[in-house]
Amino acid sequence: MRIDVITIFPDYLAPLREALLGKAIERDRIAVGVHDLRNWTHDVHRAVDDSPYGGGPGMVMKPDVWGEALDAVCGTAQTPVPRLVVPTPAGRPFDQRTAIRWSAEPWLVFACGRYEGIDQRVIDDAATRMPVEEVSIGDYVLVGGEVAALVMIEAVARLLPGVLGNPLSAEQDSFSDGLLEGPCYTRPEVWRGHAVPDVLRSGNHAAIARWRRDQALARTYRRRPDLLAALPTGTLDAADRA
Ligand SMILES: COc1ccc2nc(C(=O)O)sc2c1
Repeated sequence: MRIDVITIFPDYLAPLREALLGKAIERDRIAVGVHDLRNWTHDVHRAVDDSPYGGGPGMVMKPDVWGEALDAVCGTAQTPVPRLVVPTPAGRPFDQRTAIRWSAEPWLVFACGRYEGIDQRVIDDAATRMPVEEVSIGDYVLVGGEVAALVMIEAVARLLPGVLGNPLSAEQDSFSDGLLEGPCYTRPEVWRGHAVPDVLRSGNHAAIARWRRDQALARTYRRRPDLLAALPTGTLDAADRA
């Protein structure tokens, strides 16, 4: 997979080069390009924003600068065509299903806005040439799209072959089966008077699997009943309901 990010704060994306993601990039599992939007300005002030039509607070990012940047990064007529992701508080919610869907894409381009956002004509124009998704990572508002892009890139990249040390991790983590993950424990057996649940030290793999499933169901019921309601029919078996 190739991932490109366009931003006025390239250093915000430095964490992509760290840890597992950084190793995946070094091993060419993922190709990452970070591009400074100001490279496509032509004025002495390298302006990327201007006052909003219709008035109101803040500034809007200029269509001409973004248009040139997207033409340069995404190409104007070439295959493969990237999927353009625009982080915005007004976007559809990003979730694990979206991460899984995007992990099958050959090329993602993230357009990170700042200020009040990017002139809508940039998104509308791009949509004539490539798939575009306006996406939010949650019901809160950040200062720009960079942190949202980091979140989404990590959620997608960890699903790619060779990125996680143990591929089973991605299959067994929260949301992979529609439920929240249950609690996890490691040595020592007793820590500050808190003991590891006996079943996890029993060696009885069936009992351990049952306990973990019950913990995941209970945690999901308490913290995210909406996820339980959204489970496909038949997901919960008789043992789950007991
Ligand atoms: C102007 O660019 C922004 C501003 C806030 C913001 N908040 C997001 C979110 O997903 O919460 S994405 C995003 C992009």
